[in-house]
Amino acid sequence: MASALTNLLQSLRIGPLSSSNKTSSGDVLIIPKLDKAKSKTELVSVPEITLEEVSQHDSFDDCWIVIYDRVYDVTQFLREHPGGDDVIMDHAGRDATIAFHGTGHSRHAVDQMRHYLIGQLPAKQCIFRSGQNKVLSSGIPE
Ligand code: HEM
Repeated sequence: MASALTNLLQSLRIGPLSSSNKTSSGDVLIIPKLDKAKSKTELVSVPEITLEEVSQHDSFDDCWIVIYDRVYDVTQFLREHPGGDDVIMDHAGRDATIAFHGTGHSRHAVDQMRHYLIGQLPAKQCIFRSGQNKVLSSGIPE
């Protein structure tokens, strides 16, 4: 069964999974990610990360935020964020979805987020997507 899964993932060009890709239940989340060089969407696997774990990364030198149920490590990016580092630091270690959405970010900004993606909330903590990663309302990035 494990080798069948590995074969499937390799055929999707996701590659072998390390233990850090697996949730405590052994599941792996596979979500679309934009390949800028090829300008197309491809599938990548990311681990589940809980809100509790995100909350441990709330400093200028170690800053994670949650947007639309996905977890982003913006430690490097916040120094170059066009809107300034302070607005991101206001949400360090927490959900920043409402602030991000309220700012009215461009399509370019939404595409840029994918570079900082490190994980996804477990299904029971998701409020914008179902457990199968299906968006629950319009306007949420793929
Ligand atoms: C990974 C997360 C984020 C990325 C990639 C990102 C990217 C960008 C980009 C590219 C811009 C330039 C304008 C645009 O293209 O829309 C921008 C502006 C801005 N962003 Fe973000 N942003 C992120 C998170 C946030 C968060 C959490 C906030 C919280 C309030 C925020 C607030 C702003 C503000 C206030 C501006 C300035 C808007 C203006 O001057 O018109 N951003 N961001």
